Amino acid sequence: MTPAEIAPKDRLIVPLDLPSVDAAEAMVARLGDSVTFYKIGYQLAYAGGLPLITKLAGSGKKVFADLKMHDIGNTVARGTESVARLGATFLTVHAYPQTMKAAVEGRGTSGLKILAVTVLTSYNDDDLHAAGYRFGVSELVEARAQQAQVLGIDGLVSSPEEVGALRKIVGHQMSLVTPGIRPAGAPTGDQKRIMTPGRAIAAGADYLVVGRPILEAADPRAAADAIQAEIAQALG
Ligand SMILES: O=c1ccn([C@@H]2O[C@H](COP(=O)(O)O)[C@@H](O)[C@H]2O)c(=O)[nH]1
Repeated sequence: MTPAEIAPKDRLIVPLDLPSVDAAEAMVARLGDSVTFYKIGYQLAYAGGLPLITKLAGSGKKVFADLKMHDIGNTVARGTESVARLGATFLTVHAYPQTMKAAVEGRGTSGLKILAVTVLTSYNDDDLHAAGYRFGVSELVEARAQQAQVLGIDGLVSSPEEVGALRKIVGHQMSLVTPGIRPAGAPTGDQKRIMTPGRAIAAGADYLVVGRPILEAADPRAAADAIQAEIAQALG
């Protein structure tokens, strides 16, 4: 699917960052048809949430398995094979060459799309230097995007701040998925590289991941609807 073919409503991905499957299912019911795409990450996956991938996919929702794999190649490849059987649309791995190569091998012809996490949106240049990297964020994101493209990765996770530069590198062959989204005035929390939904779409992001501004809202459905409206407006 080319970016232009993605329906505006399917561009919002809501992470089910909740403590139990019951809480996640209650949130999905509350959001109703406002949200078509969900993400399952560490909190819910480690609380028995992996079968929910299959259940949500069976009910017509798309599901992003945000498991951020990083291990020796054989383990990543075999783990990816297992995730492919769950029915997820996307799976994340960290953007290390061995890891990306193994995930591409593991997904085989399953249809599972592999996204490489370039640099976490909670990191800035100082955080990278503290972790021992000699590159700043933009250099490292761009270098990893080039490696991901060569290795046959399907998409990239980055902050919306890097989307313009990434499009120039990868064109429209790869999906650009951006967490670090905050509606104007929303608390940033631990995110350091952020943008509003409208600006992220205008910058060229294909998918926006928006968690706490929806999950912690007094009315999550109204919060999701407002973000959907901002996305639609930015798409024109
Ligand atoms: O670089 C990354 C990669 C993944 N995430 C995930 O996205 C959501 C963001 O949640 P918010 O509540 O909107 O901050 C969360 O599940 C992260 O694990 C990311 O934020 N940055």
